[in-house]
Amino acid sequence: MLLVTATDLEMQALTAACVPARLPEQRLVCGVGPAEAAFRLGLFLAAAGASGQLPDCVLNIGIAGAYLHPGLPAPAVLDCCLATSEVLGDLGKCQHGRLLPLQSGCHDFFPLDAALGSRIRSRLEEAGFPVETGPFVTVSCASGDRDRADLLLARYPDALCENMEGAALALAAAHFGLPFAELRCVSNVVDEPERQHWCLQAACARCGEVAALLFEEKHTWIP
Ligand SMILES: O=C(O)c1cccc(C(=O)CC[C@H]2O[C@@H](n3cnc4c(=O)[nH]cnc43)[C@H](O)[C@@H]2O)c1
Repeated sequence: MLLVTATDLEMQALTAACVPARLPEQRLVCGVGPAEAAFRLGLFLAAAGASGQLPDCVLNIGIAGAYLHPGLPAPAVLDCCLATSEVLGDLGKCQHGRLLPLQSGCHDFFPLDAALGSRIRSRLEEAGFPVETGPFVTVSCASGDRDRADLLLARYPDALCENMEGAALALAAAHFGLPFAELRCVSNVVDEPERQHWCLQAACARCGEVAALLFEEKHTWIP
């Protein structure tokens, strides 16, 4: 298994919370945003494949922003969410206050590996750790106000949370035929514009708790 985070902060939280020998040996900090994430994971997997060390799957753990659905329950800050699918959410055209797909089409939607996802979910639930499951959206431009969040929600009404790397990592993993799973702990509500109001440290620490549960014993849940 290859463990991927976007930032050093997230990776440090995972390594601090886990017994080092139990963490996957292959680890990558892919950088923030879809371009860096796809490029760095692609490069890593190409090099790993060339040296006969292609991992059997890729797991991304990190922080995310929760979408608020008017009148419906939504993930709260520090909740843990597991992706069922990923989409490059702002790839398309923005016109007349709507986010529209390109007429020519593009590879923007990625159903994630259901078997790997369900093993992760079972492992966490068996440890008494609640997980919310649903579609995630990856953006190049983080939603900083209600209008931007509404634009994305109008196109992805079932979306649980927003991040900046997941779909790009799913794309790169799919290119190498690898199952991909993504777990994110909520650091903020998406329309909170001020990053100083995000629960960054606490959400990273929650990512560490999740990783400690996943990598607690011999990884029997890993394919
Ligand atoms: O410097 C800023 O003003 C700033 C504003 C918004 C986001 C950032 C980041 O550096 C995001 C980094 C990281 O966090 C993930 N994340 C967490 N919450 C959200 C969100 O609400 N929307 C999008 N991404 C989010 C993301 O995956 C990045 O890796 C800086």
